[in-house]
Amino acid sequence: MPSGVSKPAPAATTPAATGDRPLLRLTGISKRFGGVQALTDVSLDVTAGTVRGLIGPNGAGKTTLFDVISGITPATTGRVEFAGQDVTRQGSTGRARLGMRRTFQRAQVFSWLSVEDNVLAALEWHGGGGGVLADLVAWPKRRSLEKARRERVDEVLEWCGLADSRRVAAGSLPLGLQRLVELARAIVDEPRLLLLDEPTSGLDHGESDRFGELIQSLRGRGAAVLLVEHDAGFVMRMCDRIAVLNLGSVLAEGTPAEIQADEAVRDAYLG
Ligand SMILES: Nc1ncnc2c1ncn2[C@@H]1O[C@H](COP(=O)(O)OP(=O)(O)OP(=O)(O)O)[C@@H](O)[C@H]1O
Repeated sequence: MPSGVSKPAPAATTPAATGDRPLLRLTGISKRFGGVQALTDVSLDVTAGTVRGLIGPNGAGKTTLFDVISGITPATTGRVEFAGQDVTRQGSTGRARLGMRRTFQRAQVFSWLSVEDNVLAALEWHGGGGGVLADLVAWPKRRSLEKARRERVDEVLEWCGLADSRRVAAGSLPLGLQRLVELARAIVDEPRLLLLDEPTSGLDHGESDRFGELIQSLRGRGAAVLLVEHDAGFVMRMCDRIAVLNLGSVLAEGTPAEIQADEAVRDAYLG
């Protein structure tokens, strides 16, 4: 058991409940790049407190769907609802403000900043603003806010097993730890939905296991996780439900056992 992982997840705010409605709902998403039809009529729900896998062969449309969900690229047609709102026309910043976070196939950290400052910067993105005058007026409040932020960063670093690396430049860390820094940045303000793009690629077994424990812990706290992953074993272990994309369409959807037993999936993907 890696250090920190068995501890209770640090508390900030509990992700808001969305009643019976799924946290994320995609309806009839299609995406065309010139002559390439990358996605065709994809509909998918993701519920709070669950881990949903998204698998499929190379070129199936997984990254494009992540881009559409996170607001990096607009869908050609279809609707994206998140946290009870229609966000189809919102960009990635608006969706992030509603509690959506994403990690990338190539871990994205500020390589020249320390691990601690990487996580602090992610937290400050949500607070602050208003310029020098606002800072002066709100100075006493800001000092206590700053203290609370530091404490929160400490908790998350501990929880991710990064406390010993806190003063190290993030870019000098091995890939497995950089992925944890990226995860710490994504979870520091308790996102409602975490989109993880191939989080275990390049990690060894121990690092993958650690990542898996963190994912399950987030799920236990009510966050939803959408996971694109080529490691089929990891997906089967992690996910409550799995959607299989093939040639831009949903080929199958179900529990890991149902997906494993599905002949069309075996033919198209699992081999
Ligand atoms: N910006 C783009 N312009 C043109 N075609 C694109 C663009 N982005 C993706 N595509 C095409 O859309 C299809 C889906 O690609 P996508 O990267 O989403 O698949 P993927 O399932 O993530 O693949 P991989 O597992 O290899 O990452 C592919 O045919 C790809 O070539």
